Amino acid sequence: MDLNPLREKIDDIDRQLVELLNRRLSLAAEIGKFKRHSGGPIYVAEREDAVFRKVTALNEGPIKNDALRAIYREIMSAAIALEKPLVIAYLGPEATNSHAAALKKFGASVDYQPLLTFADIFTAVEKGEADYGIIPIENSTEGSVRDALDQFVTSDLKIVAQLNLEISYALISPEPLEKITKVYSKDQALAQCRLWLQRHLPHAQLVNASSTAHAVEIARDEPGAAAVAPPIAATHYGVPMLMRNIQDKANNTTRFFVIGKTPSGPVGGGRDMTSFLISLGDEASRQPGALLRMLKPLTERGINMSKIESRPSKRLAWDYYFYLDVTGHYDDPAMRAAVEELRTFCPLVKWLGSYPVAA
Ligand SMILES: O=C(O)C(=O)C[C@]1(C(=O)O)C=C[C@@H](O)C=C1
Repeated sequence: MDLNPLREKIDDIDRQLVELLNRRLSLAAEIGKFKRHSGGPIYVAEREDAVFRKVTALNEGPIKNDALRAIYREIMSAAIALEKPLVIAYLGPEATNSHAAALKKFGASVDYQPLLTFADIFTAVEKGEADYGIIPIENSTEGSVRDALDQFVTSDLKIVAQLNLEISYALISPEPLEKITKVYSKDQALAQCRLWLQRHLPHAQLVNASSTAHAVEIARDEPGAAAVAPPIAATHYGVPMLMRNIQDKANNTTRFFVIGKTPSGPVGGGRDMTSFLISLGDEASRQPGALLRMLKPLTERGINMSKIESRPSKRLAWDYYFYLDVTGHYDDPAMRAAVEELRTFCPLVKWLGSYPVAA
């Protein structure tokens, strides 16, 4: 079969695509000019959510919605880069799950800055050294990331978006499986792949490394060594993946927040979520029914709670604050009324942000 006629048609479509992409990006550049003038946020979670929903609703195939979303992620990433070179801070080193989450949310055209602690990420965004930060907040098997939640007590940054990342591990090595005598990784990652390693590498020595990324560097350089690390680390360090998805539990997912200075607007249609920090005060929280009293203003107005976590206030012994995720946007009249009522008896009702539910 002569492929040339088909390839000529593809060439013609590519010409049109490039032209259309540049037309789309020129419009984004104009939006960027306006935003720089008005001080509006460059990344707009609710608009991106609307774009993703619009293009997947238009899609009649054969392209899969996941592929279309990935393409649009990169188109909007390129648009953002034209508007302003954004810096996204995440918990490093490079090529960790947090790095993968940051790339999934912001695409390849923005700049990334790996930092050492959650506090460093909050400080970088507060000082304007980074535009946004990516923070892991809870894992489907391990529960809440408490150090991350605690940062919201003292910070005035807002949660502007969220995303879910399926956590998967690969066996990474330039050597074939039968040559591997040592497997390096962080102990948590080794623990999450324990059964697979027992079955496939029963005689290999398991060695703790400072990070999954560092384990890949060792595997690259040391004969007989392999690493357990996220697939992004194999790509980043150019070391082959011998096997993907070696974690013992399927559906191991981590939820991340995007934090920034400017709150996100509503997307509507029941697709908004809101987070609060609420304190009942040390006296009131010891009264029977205190928690029920706190939830009543919300439940009475049909606002559902999807997460509650109590954390010590660190001011007084046995004094707690509650971290809450609820449905709806802070600007919804029902939410405003609930907050007003809560403020009549709670010494602290801190709005942490409203954001579209994860796609
Ligand atoms: O609509 C905007 O505010 C834009 O900046 C354009 C655009 C896009 O490419 O569609 C780019 C970045 C934003 O996060 C949202 C949308």
